[in-house]
Amino acid sequence: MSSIRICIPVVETDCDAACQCLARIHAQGFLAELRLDYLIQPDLQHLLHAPRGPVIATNRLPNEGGRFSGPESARRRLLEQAIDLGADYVDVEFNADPFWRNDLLAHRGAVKLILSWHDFKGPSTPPRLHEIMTAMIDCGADIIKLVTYAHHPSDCLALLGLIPAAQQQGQDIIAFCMGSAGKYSRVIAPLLGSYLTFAVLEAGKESAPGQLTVQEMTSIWEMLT
Ligand SMILES: O=C1C[C@@](O)(C(=O)O)C[C@@H](O)[C@@H]1O
Repeated sequence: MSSIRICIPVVETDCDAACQCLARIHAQGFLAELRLDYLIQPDLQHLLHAPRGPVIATNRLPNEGGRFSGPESARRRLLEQAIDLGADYVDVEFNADPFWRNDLLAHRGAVKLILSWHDFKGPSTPPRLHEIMTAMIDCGADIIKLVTYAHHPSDCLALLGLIPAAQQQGQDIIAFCMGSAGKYSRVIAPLLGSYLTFAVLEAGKESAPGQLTVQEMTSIWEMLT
């Protein structure tokens, strides 16, 4: 259980509050996802200064659950700046412009690139999910992430099945479902080998539907292991 990575999204709109949140997350040994799209005036120099714990920089568009409303060039610039400032991971959507995505991949240096795909309508059929996963693996990212909305607990099975399938191909993967019916998949995914799972320090700070608190998550793991 101790090897499970828990990532906590930072959904503050103000940089000082986000810095305090990062400090709380890192003090407890978790990974932080800095949601740049929530920040009204993102100051990356301030947010990513050392020393700090591991950070994923994410700048999500509304069509994949984010809040970024500026021009695409500004969205990309922030992610490029996050790479330059030594973010540990950068999250880029599979649906982003492939030329830019490949350029980021080529210039990411030691930063790990997470290629992500979300379906908020969900569920997607197993063949469709495998097709997307294969195309994502072909992109050469360090980690791929597929997340869909579950309307029924059985919708999670196809997503969870992607975890061993990707691992057999030597690909690190994050996969689970959103929504109430997907909650259990967030607990099970890391037990199956998902690179990480998302949880919140306290209720009300969720970045997606169905996220559990760390306390809820760990108490279930304690019962299971
Ligand atoms: O991609 C993801 C997964 C997520 O949507 C979730 O459902 O936990 C939460 C987002 O903050 C993160 O970028």
